[in-house]
Amino acid sequence: MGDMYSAYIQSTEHRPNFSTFVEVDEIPIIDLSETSQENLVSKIGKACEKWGFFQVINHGVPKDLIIKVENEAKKFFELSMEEKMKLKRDVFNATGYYDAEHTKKTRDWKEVFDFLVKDGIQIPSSDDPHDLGLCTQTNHWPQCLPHFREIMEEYSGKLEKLSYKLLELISLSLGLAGDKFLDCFKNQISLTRLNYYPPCPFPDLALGVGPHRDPCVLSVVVQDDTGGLQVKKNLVGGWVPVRPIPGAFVVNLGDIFQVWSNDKYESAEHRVVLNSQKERFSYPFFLFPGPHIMVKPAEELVSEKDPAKYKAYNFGKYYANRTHADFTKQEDEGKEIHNFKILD
Ligand SMILES: O=C(O)CCC(=O)C(=O)O
Ligand SMILES: [Fe+2]
Repeated sequence: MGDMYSAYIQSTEHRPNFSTFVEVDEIPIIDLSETSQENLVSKIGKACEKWGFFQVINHGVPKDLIIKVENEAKKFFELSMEEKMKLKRDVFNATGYYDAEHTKKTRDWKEVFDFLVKDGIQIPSSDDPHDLGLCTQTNHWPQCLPHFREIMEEYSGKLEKLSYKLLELISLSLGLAGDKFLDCFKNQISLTRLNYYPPCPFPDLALGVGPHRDPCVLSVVVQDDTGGLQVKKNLVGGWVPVRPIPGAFVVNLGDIFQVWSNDKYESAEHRVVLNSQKERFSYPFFLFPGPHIMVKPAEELVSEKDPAKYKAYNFGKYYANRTHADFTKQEDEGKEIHNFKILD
């Protein structure tokens, strides 16, 4: 294997082992058109407690819109590197095209394109608490694809709406008011991502995305029929595939919900394995709060018997640290929520 690939090689413990297949219950599938809200909330609560992952069907996002997103994403990633590099993401503006993301210091075998739901929002320029500087985040669009922007904006608008519905149901499942967290999203920095995983000549050594937990509130993802997304399930001792279901969205809880729930729910670890023959596309929407929000366990879930398990942290500063770490991954992994854990 030449040096040009060495950045992609996972350490032995993280290499996917294709020979072990874990036979377990399937990740729950939840029908959002179910008329009894009580049943729906109960099913979602169980899925969150057991997996932190579920799939939703009958979610109200039109199928033809998803097909348009798929077509535009394919056209985008087929553009020449020169065209894509015109939209390259940098440390100050974390939107646009990127092909060098690292998860836990190892390069992911993928290309991404990111755009914000709210164009022009400001986030802290650094994680230094004394630095009051802000940087404005602006979306970049490929000029050579005339319908791209309109389709992507429509998609992210629909996913934002679906995320609020899921937020409400998950909040109710924790015994909280359905709108408990809604105010956190006024200046949200939610992001839609297009992921392209090219076929990989050494799928047993590299990963499309290394093992990680999402730093957001929740993620809603469309995946194509290639498969590759897997969830870590310690109880069964391995990685469980999230089977592609045509037209379904995969939903997973992020770190913020883990903190809000005071560890009642877990932000599950997941990864993407590669395929030597087939490319893969996926389109996640990451629901993030505004940068001013202090993330801490919901007071309704904290008591003398069940004290807060996390110290409050400022989301904007946390996000700035993670974004910065993305560009300096070789030395710094960035903060994770366990850094705010209150140890007993
Ligand atoms: O490609 C996928 O299915 C999920 C990717 C993912 O986990 C992420 O981008 O955070
Ligand atoms: Fe993820």
